[in-house]
Amino acid sequence: MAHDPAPRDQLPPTDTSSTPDVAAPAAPAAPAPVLAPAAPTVSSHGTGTPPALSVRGLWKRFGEKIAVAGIDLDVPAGSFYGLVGPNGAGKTTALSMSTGLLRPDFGTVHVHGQDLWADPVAGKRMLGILPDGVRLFDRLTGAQLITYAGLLRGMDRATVAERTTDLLEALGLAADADTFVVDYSAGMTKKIALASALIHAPSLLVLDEPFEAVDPVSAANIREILSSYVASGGTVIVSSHVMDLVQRMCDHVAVIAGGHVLAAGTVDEVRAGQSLEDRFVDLVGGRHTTEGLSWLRTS
Ligand SMILES: Nc1ncnc2c1ncn2[C@@H]1O[C@H](COP(=O)(O)OP(=O)(O)OP(=O)(O)O)[C@@H](O)[C@H]1O
Repeated sequence: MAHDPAPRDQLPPTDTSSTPDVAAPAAPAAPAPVLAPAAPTVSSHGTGTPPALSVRGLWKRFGEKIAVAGIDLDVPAGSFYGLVGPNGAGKTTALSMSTGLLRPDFGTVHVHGQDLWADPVAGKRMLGILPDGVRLFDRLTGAQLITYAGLLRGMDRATVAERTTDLLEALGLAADADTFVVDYSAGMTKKIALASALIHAPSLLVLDEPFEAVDPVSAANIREILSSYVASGGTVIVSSHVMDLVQRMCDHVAVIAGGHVLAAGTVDEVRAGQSLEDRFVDLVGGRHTTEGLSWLRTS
């Protein structure tokens, strides 16, 4: 069970006890204009801003395998939230259920206070999603694919054209705008999928391993885009295996293993004075020696 404290900018002025030392991602000098998130369509119920994402009792079983075993999680609005866990922990399954892609066996999902599974269309309007192993319409060019995503979201053509140009530029894909996506490299494919998730400026971005296969310069560009996005009021959830990246980039983190949340809160709360990587290994365990692979030695 994990209930996050209010994000720093929502804490009462007298309460600095859970204020993390980690600096909020700095807004770049000139934030990309396309990336200001739209205001959520669901308002507060009068008791303060609801979390951008709130899940309760989320559960999913595949045959004998319990992939997600009753996860509770609150992602504060305006936070940059990292989701970490070992392979097979249940991150993708949890994110898929949290974004309307996979129906939970049990549990509820609220996006900015809106019950996602009760009204998926309303909930999904507020979401931008980069799913794991996404299948794209790869016989479209990069520019066509982003345009398609924008039109599918009901945006007008002029705005879609403007934002498509901005996104291709920001993600370093302008020179390949007219290349078919099927001919893109893995990293380029990831970036064009990210652009398609950003085009409608959602208030909540959920990105499953957005940096996988992406080169360092592109990764830095993406980090800057996402930080700027959070600075202007959006909420970002990223899953990643790169602890150092999560520690530097995110202000909140949840550690998931075996379908359970082992720890969640601000990055400083979770890492408790250690590096996030050391804390992760402490929480998750599972370090193996290589003694059993003695046959692998060549001499
Ligand atoms: N469609 C499916 N059918 C059967 N089992 C599944 C299915 N999807 C996931 N699983 C199982 O559920 C568990 C959690 O998988 P999931 O993909 O959510 O983990 P993950 O934390 O995202 O892992 P990774 O970091 O390796 O991507 C794994 O044991 C996986 O084999």
